[in-house]
Amino acid sequence: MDIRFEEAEAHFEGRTVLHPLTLSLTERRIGIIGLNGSGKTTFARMINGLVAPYAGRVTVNGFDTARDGDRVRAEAGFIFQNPQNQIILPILREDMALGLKSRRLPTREIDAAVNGVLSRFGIGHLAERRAHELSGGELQLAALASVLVTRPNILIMDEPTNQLDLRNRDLVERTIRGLDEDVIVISHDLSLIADFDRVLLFHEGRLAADGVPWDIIARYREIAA
Ligand SMILES: Nc1ncnc2c1ncn2[C@@H]1O[C@H](COP(=O)(O)OP(=O)(O)OP(=O)(O)O)[C@@H](O)[C@H]1O
Repeated sequence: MDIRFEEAEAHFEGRTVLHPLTLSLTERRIGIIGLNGSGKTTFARMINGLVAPYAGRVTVNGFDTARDGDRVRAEAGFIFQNPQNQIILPILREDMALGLKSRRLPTREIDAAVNGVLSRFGIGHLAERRAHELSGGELQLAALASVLVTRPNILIMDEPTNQLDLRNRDLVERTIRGLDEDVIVISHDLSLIADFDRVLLFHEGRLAADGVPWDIIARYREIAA
């Protein structure tokens, strides 16, 4: 991945939520940690253009999030904190096909892509199920599948193991570890990001620390104490 923030900042209702930030992200697996309200989600949403910079610039693989939003969102798929809000159509297979239909792909190609992702995650048995009937872990995998079928190069996940029991948390963690795509994961589950390439710590709307997991997690514990 090649993500660049150039003096990028975010404001909500006249308040600075992310102070001007300049950094470049090129690693395969990046974790984002910090206290509630520290600006993690805002930072992640700026990466795929869901939050536009109030000032400065954000680019993703060379595309400017403020000018090439559609292209940026094709590069970087976002999996929201509440996966139930992400699945739009009742049946998982239909939901997975939705994004590809809007790209006007032929039905045969859409079916092949959907089946490919379902089998990759071993969740073919969920294809015809109603999303609102799925368990938390199944729903998280379904949301991941619905985004992955559109073939983004980068996956941004906002607290993917939030609200999951231990078994589902293990399942989702293993799935994330096995992904070929580059990942950016916001998590309060520190074990999930403990072996990542780089971790960013946000505090009060600023990047407070940036480095290898063990070091940054230790800094986070100091801040939280
Ligand atoms: N749409 C919005 N309108 C107004 N304020 C917002 C909006 N989104 C976020 N904020 C504010 O911006 C600040 C940072 O929020 P953000 O969601 O980025 O934090 P976070 O670190 O992801 O928190 P959490 O761990 O609780 O999810 C908070 O004070 C929040 O209230």
